[in-house]
Order: sequence, then structure tokens, then C-alpha cells
Amino acid sequence: MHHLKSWRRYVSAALEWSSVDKGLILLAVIIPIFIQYFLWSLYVLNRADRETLINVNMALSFVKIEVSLVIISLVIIATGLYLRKKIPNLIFFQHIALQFFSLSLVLMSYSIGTASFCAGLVLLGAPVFGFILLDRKAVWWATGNALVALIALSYATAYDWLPYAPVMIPPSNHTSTLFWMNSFFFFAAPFFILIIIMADQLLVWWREREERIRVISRTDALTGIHNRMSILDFLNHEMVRAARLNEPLTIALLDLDHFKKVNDNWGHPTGDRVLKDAAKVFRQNIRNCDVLGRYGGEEFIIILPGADSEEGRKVIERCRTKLAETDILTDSESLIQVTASFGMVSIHGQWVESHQLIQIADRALYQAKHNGRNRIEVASL
Ligand SMILES: Nc1nc2c(ncn2[C@@H]2O[C@H](COP(=O)(O)OP(=O)(O)OP(=O)(O)O)[C@@H](O)[C@H]2O)c(=O)[nH]1
Repeated sequence: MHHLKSWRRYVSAALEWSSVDKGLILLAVIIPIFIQYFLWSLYVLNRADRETLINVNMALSFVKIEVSLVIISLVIIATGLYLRKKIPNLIFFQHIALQFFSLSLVLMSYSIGTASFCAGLVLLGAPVFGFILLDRKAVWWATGNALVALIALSYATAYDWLPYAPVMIPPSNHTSTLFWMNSFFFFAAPFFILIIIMADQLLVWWREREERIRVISRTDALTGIHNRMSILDFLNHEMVRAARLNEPLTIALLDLDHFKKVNDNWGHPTGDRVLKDAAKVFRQNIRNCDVLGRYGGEEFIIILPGADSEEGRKVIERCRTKLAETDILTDSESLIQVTASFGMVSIHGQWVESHQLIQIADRALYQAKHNGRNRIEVASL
């Protein structure tokens, strides 16, 4: 499992690679395919019945082509290794690597038949994979060119301008049919396995990343609780639910008292610690189904679904007293206490918009500040 995860991280890290490095991956993929074809040619050329399976002269020509393609790949790789230091984001290199990749695959497909299962697999698999990993424009160009080349070759063979599957002798008996079927599977298998595994791993990683981004976009970076957007979403959701089920709902808007002084006296890092510790105290003194969010700088919202005014007040009172009792360590190692003022409002059966409910709570909060701070004021609708 651990291996799989680190492998996945390695694969998906390729998404962040530079343009030249991505081009180099393509060459790293195509060279084993050439070698595979080369080994297959050696094998079949050494078979006693080779005359019944392949067109030997053509096969030898294609081996020469393969060797030339490997040499060209090595030249492109050398260029890539040079460019990756100088101009790592050169898209043009990806264009070259992709054109070479797709056109050499078309050539190899042609040798054993353009209308084959292998050609179809490559034509479908390679662009899908390419779009995830590589520059879109370069993939469109390479796919377009490969498609045009493949169609042109197919029609050229159909009109007898070129031989169809020049390396292949059409199977005429059981042995040759089996040989060609096995050969097709042999050519298709690595590509198929690579594409399936890479696509699966990339999608898993993608989903994980999406989930991480979703959580980050809804979390307040400092305190780790819901941020403003998330808490407002919750409030809307809970208000609709409370209205539908005819349940009570209580919210409290709270603001730390004289927080500016904390910053001024002890510094911003201590101010940040106070915010974090206050969030922790509130979190520990509400139920699991209650929601706490940071509404603004030193302003928080607590949503208590299902709680009426009396019950809500008990919970909020507990938050208030626990915060006031909490010792918070400053940067100069002394202990301080902070308090907060709360504006609370409950609904049960009435319908108001969420921003109106917040406004009502805010007025009560203002009242709490006005009446001496470190207290709760309850607003009525
Ligand atoms: N350390 C820190 N301070 C913040 C953060 N967000 C807002 N503040 C500070 O919070 C302070 C809020 O001050 P005021 O709105 O004047 O209120 P107060 O000093 O708490 O006074 P009252 O609300 O009237 O009790 C400002 O000094 C802001 O700079 C934060 O993320 N970290």
C-alpha cells in the first residue's frame, strides 16, 4: 500500500514536470516499444517457418528503420537533456517529441496493418493520456498528424499504391493465425497496461487533490475551523433544514474583547495564538453537530442546530466562561486571559434570510460590547 502511494506520488508528480522533461518521458516510453518490436523481429526472423509468417525482406527493412528510429530518439533525448537545463519550459520540444512519438507509432502500425487492434489502441489511448500530461496544442497537432498519416496509409493500401501490412503474410493456417494473434497481443499489452495503470493512478491522485483543495477552500488557515464561506453555507443549509423539520436553531456571533490591545501589547504572533486557542475552547465546548466558523478577523459564529434559546444560552455561556478561564501563553512566556462578547439569536418556525439572522445577532453583539463586554445578549426576532 505504501509502495503504491509513493509510486502514485511519483507518477502524478510528472504532471508538474517541465515541458522538456515531459517530452523526455515520451521518448522513454517509445524506446522500449522500439526494442520490443526489434526483439519480436529477431524472434520471428529466427523461426524456421518465417517465410510463411512474414515478408522477410520487408521485416529486415523495418528492423533497419527501427534502428534508425532508436538513433533519432537518442539524438532527441540528448537535445532534451541539454535543453532541460537551459530552457526547461520549451513547448517546442514537446511538439518534436510528440510528432516523433506518434508518427513512428503510425509507421510501426503500418508494418503490421493500419486497421489493426494495436493501431486503434494507440490512437485512442495515447491522446487521452497525452491530454492529461502534456501540452494540449502539441497533443492535438500530433494526434491530427497521426490520424491523417494513418488514414492516408490506409487508403494508399486500399488503392494498391502501397502494400497493406507489408511485413505480414496473411495468415493461412492455424499456426500463422495463432502467431499473428499472439504478436498483436504482444504489441498491445505493454501499451494497454501502461495506459490503464497510469490513468487509474492519475485519477486517484486527482480525486485526492480535489478533496484536499475542497477542504482547504473551506477551512480557515489559522484556526483550522470553517472559514466565512463555509460557515455561511452551513448556516443556509441548517436554516432550511430547521424550517423544513420545524426545529429550533440558535446562532451566536462573538467577538474577542479588546483584541487590538492583545496585538499591540504582545505582538501579532500572540494575537494569532489567542485566535487559535479561542477556537479550540469553543470547539471543545459545543456538540459534534454544532458548527464553529471564523466570520472575520476576531469574529466567530457558532451554529447550534436543534437548540432553542434556553439550551443555546447554556452552551454559549459555557463557551464564554471557559474562554475567560483559559490561560494563553504569550510570546514572552507570560499567561494572559481573553474574553469575548456574544450576540445570540434563536429561531423556531419563523423564516428569515441567513444574512438577516446574522444582522440581528450582530446588533445583539454590539449591545453586549456596549453593556460592558464578556457577556451574552440575546436578540429576539
Ligand atoms: N493577530 C491577529 N490579529 C487580527 C487578525 N485579524 C484581525 N486582527 C486584529 O483584530 C483587531 C480587531 O480590533 P477592533 O475591531 O478594534 O476590536 P477590539 O480591539 O477587539 O475591540 P472590541 O471589539 O471593541 O472589544 C485589529 O487590530 C486587527 O488587526 C488575525 O488574523 N491575527
